[in-house]
Amino acid sequence: MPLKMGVATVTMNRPPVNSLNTEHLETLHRTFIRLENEKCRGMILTSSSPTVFSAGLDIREMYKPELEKARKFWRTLQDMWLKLYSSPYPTVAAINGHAPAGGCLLSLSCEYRVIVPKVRMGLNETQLGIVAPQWFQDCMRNAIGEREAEKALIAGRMFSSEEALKVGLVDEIAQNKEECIQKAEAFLASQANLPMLARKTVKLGFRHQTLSRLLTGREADTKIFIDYIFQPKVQKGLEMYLQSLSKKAA
Ligand SMILES: CCCC/C=C\CC(=O)SCCNC(=O)CCNC(=O)[C@H](O)C(C)(C)COP(=O)(O)OP(=O)(O)OC[C@H]1O[C@@H](n2cnc3c(N)ncnc32)[C@H](O)[C@@H]1OP(=O)(O)O
Repeated sequence: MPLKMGVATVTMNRPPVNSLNTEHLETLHRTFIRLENEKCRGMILTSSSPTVFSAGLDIREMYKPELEKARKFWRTLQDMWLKLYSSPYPTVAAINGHAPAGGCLLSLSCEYRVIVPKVRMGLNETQLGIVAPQWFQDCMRNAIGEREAEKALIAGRMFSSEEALKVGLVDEIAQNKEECIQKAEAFLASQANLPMLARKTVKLGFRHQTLSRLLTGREADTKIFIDYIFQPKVQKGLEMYLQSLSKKAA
């Protein structure tokens, strides 16, 4: 995590697809805490993979899990997201590859999004037979508005880079990762002279409702997750999805 002029570039590096397991989520959570403590001036979130930003939650954490491990996984996801979404410093996602589901959530939790061409992003949970939690849905709604979010979430739509720009899911398209980072840096530079306290207060004001909804309902949210994934038909769906991903690789 190099800090250049107070700006940190956080590069996710969990091959092959940066899927988010408990350990990876803990690492991200710790990183965001550290950046806050070190009074970081801005953060760029990106990936070391040439084709994938993040494949979302690690499906293996949800497939035939032990109860306590599944609870821990979900609480860690909540912790990580609460830190990122409420970060006092400006944040940009340099989306240098595909960003389905939890990968899309990570980018939606940043303030500004730049994407490379020919990749897909979106909350595709419906297509997997699972339901994007309310706070995932809120993040999408906050980015693209009620009507577009409802359509996208019901369909589990994955947007192309161009479609994402058109609907406001991302702010810019860059030609490649290098330009993505340059554009991310330009956004952070545009924020650098704003009074930090005022900036942070306005950001948190806009995000307050979405954050409070999870903060006041964390246990209920965890219970919904646990009750849902332990259903046999959901487990069957995850099994088939994992098999389809593995078959593709074979
Ligand atoms: C109530 C529940 C709420 C849950 C809320 C959120 C849910 C999620 O975030 S669920 C995760 C949803 N993610 C996806 O649907 C993405 C699935 N992956 C893909 O579409 C592709 O892998 C991707 C486009 C990201 C990359 O494509 P490729 O570069 O062609 O890679 P492969 O598909 O060959 O995958 C390589 C390798 O990684 C495994 N993999 C991929 N995604 C995941 C994942 N999300 N979790 C765990 N493992 C994943 C894939 O099976 C391959 O493994 P091997 O066969 O062992 O090599």
